[in-house]
Amino acid sequence: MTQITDPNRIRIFDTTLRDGEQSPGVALNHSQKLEIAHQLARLGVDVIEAGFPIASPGDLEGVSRIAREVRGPVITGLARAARPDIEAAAKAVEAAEKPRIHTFIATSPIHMQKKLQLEPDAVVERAVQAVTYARTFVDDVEFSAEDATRSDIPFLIRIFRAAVEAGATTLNIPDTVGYTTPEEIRAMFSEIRAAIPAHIILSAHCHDDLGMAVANSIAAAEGGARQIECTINGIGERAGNASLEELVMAFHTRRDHYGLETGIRTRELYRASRLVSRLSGMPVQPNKAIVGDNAFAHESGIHQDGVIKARETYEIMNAELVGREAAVLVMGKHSGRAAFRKALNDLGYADLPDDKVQHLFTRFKDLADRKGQIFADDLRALVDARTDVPQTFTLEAFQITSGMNMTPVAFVRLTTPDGSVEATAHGDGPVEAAVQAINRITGIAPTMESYRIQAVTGGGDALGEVSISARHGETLLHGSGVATDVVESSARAWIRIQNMIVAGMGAERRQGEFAPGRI
Ligand SMILES: CC(=O)SCCNC(=O)CCNC(=O)[C@H](O)C(C)(C)COP(=O)(O)OP(=O)(O)OC[C@H]1O[C@@H](n2cnc3c(N)ncnc32)[C@H](O)[C@@H]1OP(=O)(O)O
Ligand SMILES: CC(C)C(=O)C(=O)O
Ligand SMILES: [Mn+2]
Repeated sequence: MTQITDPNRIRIFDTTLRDGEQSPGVALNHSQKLEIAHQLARLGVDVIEAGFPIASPGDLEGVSRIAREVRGPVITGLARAARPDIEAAAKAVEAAEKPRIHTFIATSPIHMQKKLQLEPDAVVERAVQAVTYARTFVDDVEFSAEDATRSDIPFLIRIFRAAVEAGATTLNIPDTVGYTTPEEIRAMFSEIRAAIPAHIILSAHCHDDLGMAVANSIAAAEGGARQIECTINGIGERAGNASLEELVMAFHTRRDHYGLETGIRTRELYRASRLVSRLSGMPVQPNKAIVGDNAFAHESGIHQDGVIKARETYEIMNAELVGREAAVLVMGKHSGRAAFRKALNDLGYADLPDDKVQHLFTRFKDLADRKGQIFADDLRALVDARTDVPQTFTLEAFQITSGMNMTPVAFVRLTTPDGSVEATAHGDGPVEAAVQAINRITGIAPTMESYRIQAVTGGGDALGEVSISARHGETLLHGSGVATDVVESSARAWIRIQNMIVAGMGAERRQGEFAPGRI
């Protein structure tokens, strides 16, 4: 049973598999739930709410498997204040190392009158019966007053005291509809904390309807909550629940301020986030704190310069601390010279003289204006590019035949020093077929190392830019081509590479890999 031993320890109650699964459109099967539960155990959560066993036989079995197979955290299942629900929850968690039953009933006037259609006295009686019955199965019983933040505090204190007398060990005060504010919930917890025996853990369960779930949960902790209910990536009913990773990192990063700690192994956070996103099918927004793609990326020159000089200028946490790779400098039109120089160094161009870098930087800004994000291949192409590539071969015409269940065939005609030459070749795809046909004409067959395609303009007639890196012996070459037809863009990029080879151009192979600005 969870008990207060360290007064500054916040227990993390993860409800990704119960409230999180209530996200519209999310349904996890048993093995997916089990995989997530194992990751939650690695993460070090204190409690896993594994499901709502009465909801379906499948949910009961899902909770049972987790109870049987996952060791470490308390395993709980949700139950309404009703005997069949409690029996299902008891059955589901019976094999757990540390089983808990979580039972609830609504306490706000609107829920009691309109939904339950019960008088307050009857609600208290149901709560007492539920907790008493749950205690016949397990020693650890959590009682929640649904819609607590729209309930009368004296009534909450009354039902909570009754629940404690019936055997509840944790009392949860949910902000079911995401309505409260930090000031309000802090005061509410303080008042209830003072009215409830000190050994009983108070829990907060906040929803994000007004975007305040994390702030409200932290305020609840300031008011005395020592368990917080939350989900990975903040998924959950409607706008979701408080996000576990945000809460944990707020307590960790600002431990100077809050003086509270969790038992979470923060380096497992990113892995948990990716897993839940993949299995739930709910993408994480790029600017999401802690786990979003951009959470540790810097694009603007002033920030990049600061971070290169001293990471702490613009970072309050290390990416590694949450299990991510080191922060990245994203190259784009807002980048400055410091980041540009660093990206070139990382790619193996440390020996370029300052005046050359300055010249390249001007061209980089032009390119960034047109393309947005600039990748390693673009930078390589920028450095290695020659505008004076002799046009030994030029594209005259091409035709592709491709379709489902047939091998793509390319016909290509090039102008060469010997006049027009044609060739036909097949390949695994239309681009490969075109490349093979070009190779036949030129008699040169470099190895393609990377191929990237990007829309340069929008709309149905968007120009597609293809950038290709290829190796010819020890020489690395970069070619790009632009056309509305991506096979044509590819053919143009490939012919440019061929022309560079004929002219003896290209860079000696460099070491640096694609990680511009990893710091
Ligand atoms: C705030 C929360 O997140 S609460 C959890 C919400 N999660 C879910 O509801 C997911 C799983 N739910 C389900 O699968 C189903 O709703 C079930 C199995 C629980 C119930 O299904 P049904 O028996 O068909 O009932 P239905 O869902 O239509 O209505 C809910 C009933 O529970 C009652 N009820 C709601 N909360 C409680 C409670 N805490 N204790 C007792 N009864 C409750 C309602 O008043 C209603 O009763 P009524 O049918 O007598 O009017
Ligand atoms: C069942 C309870 C804890 C709940 O999810 C809520 O009130 O939001
Ligand atoms: Mn909830």
